[in-house]
Amino acid sequence: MIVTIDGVAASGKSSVASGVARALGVPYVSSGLLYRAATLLGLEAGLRLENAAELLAHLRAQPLRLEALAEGNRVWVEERDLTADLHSSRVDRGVSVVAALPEVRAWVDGQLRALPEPFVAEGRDMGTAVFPQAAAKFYLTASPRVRAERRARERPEDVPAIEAALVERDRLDTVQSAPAPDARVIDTGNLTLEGVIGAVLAGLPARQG
Ligand SMILES: Nc1ncnc2c1ncn2[C@@H]1O[C@H](COP(=O)(O)OP(=O)(O)O)[C@@H](O)[C@H]1O
Ligand SMILES: Nc1ccn([C@@H]2O[C@H](COP(=O)(O)OP(=O)(O)O)[C@@H](O)[C@H]2O)c(=O)n1
Repeated sequence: MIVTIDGVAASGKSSVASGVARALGVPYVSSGLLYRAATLLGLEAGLRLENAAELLAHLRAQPLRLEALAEGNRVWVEERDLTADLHSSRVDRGVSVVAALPEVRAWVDGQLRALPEPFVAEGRDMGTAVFPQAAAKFYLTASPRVRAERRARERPEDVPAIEAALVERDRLDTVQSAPAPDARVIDTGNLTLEGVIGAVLAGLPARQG
């Protein structure tokens, strides 16, 4: 069984996916971390992020490994754990450019489709482009202010700066961020994290494999 959890930036996707996956006893995978890792490696190598050919050659030369831990995914390049560096403002600013490249999207999608079921997948297009056959699909939203206030607890920047950056990233991500027509939309604004996890679990079909 595949469960997809898509949504706008900082809507709670990874926290909810982790909670749902733990409740089901299955792994979850964060597609955004692969886009973030591609961005970080491109920035560190001094590449122009819009140059797909250069970036793909660089990514193929140092294969990434996504470790789908239930408590939080990690991304490795050989012995180096990139995870702590993936949520910087520098990566936030560059990631939408990288995610707009069809070649990079195909590179991410290939890695995700190779994963053995069952799992929970979170991102923007898990229920549309990548796993249209998923057994259950969810789409998380919340106002920009609510999302910025939540993220401000994890970042050094202030709420207005974070909110502006989130709104801009939503705009750049519009193409791949449409909810699947068969997704259940959950506004997380007035819900606790546990409340959202409960709503997703309640929306699952009768337990399959
Ligand atoms: N319903 C909620 N209520 C309160 N805080 C939440 C809720 N959902 C997520 N959070 C918090 O908001 C922040 C962003 O959530 P995260 O799971 O990283 O979102 P995303 O993966 O969509 O970027 C985290 O600090 C998380 O704990
Ligand atoms: N399935 C996905 C997941 C992420 N992304 C891109 O990757 C970026 C980072 O995704 P993320 O899920 O880690 O971001 P947050 O919502 O956690 O801030 C997004 O802003 C998109 O540009 C995407 O295009 N498609």
